[in-house]
Amino acid sequence: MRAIHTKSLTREFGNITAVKSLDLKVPEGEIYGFLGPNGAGKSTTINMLLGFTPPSSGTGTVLGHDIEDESLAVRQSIGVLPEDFGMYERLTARKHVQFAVDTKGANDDPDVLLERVGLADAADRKAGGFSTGMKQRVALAMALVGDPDLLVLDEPSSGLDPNGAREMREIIRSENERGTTVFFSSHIMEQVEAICDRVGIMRDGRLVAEDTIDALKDQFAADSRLKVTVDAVESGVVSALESLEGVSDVSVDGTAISAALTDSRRKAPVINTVEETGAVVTDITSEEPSLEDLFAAFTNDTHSPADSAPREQAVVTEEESSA
Ligand SMILES: Nc1ncnc2c1ncn2[C@@H]1O[C@H](COP(=O)(O)OP(=O)(O)OP(=O)(O)O)[C@@H](O)[C@H]1O
Repeated sequence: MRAIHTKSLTREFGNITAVKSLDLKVPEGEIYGFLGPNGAGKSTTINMLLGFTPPSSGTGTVLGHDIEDESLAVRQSIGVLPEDFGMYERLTARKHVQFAVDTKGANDDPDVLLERVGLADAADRKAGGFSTGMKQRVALAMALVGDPDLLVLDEPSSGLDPNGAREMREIIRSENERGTTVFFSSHIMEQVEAICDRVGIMRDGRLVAEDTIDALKDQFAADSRLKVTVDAVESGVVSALESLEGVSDVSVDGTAISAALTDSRRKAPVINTVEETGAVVTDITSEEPSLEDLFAAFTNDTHSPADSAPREQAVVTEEESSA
């Protein structure tokens, strides 16, 4: 069974289409990162999955329950960490979790859940004095009530410092190892790369890419940079390189010549052109696009992965070139 399955899920607000014909398939046991810039439609999708916002058209199931006809069953069988969770400043961490236990009609021991999120020592402390990371862990303990098979986390790392984000990742990973499917929305790519099996990237209400991060990197070959180090830079090399198709932004720093390439097939012509100037190539390195570049490529108008050719093997790898 799929934990989440939507077919042509669509939501319009007046003349704005927040989510357009979304087909989402999240298998059980997966950690799925739901990505996209502000306004891409992530929250609207989550609200439809939880039954808070009715779809304009299309269908969906969560853990086998229809999101429209069985939304109560959906909410009872999953754990949700909302983006904006309110804390009662005067209530202790334990009281917060107990409240969630009572609301859900479950019989969990709050102390066990607080232990699972690393807050056992703070069980008796009032939430008013908690850091953002601690508050988020209380909210996560509340989401874990009833031992849900699916956790839906809306921006679980917003407002966390790197340590807090790492702790949150470790908790998410250990919950996944217990068998829980995790669906989390984020615009922090590093967070996603560190723990997700697969990601879906939303843009303007559409799912524009869906795969493992490695596969997405393979799809997107634009703007990798090649650095060619030579014994001495000959004059005219910059203009010679810039006249090549798919090569731009050529710069020289000492004996290193660097160029942006639209795809890795441009590497050989660049190296040949440099050698034709009479220079002796002593080293070649290539820089792959960062995760942020990847995100921008799928969500900006200026880049489009569809325009890029598939990535090929590097002409010379770093190891080879330094051997
Ligand atoms: N209740 C609403 N009424 C009108 N428009 C809405 C409503 N909710 C969302 N929208 C619009 O739908 C689009 C998608 O918004 P949504 O909040 O789902 O995006 P998001 O990806 O979650 O963004 P963020 O990362 O900022 O939370 C936006 O253009 C937003 O303005």
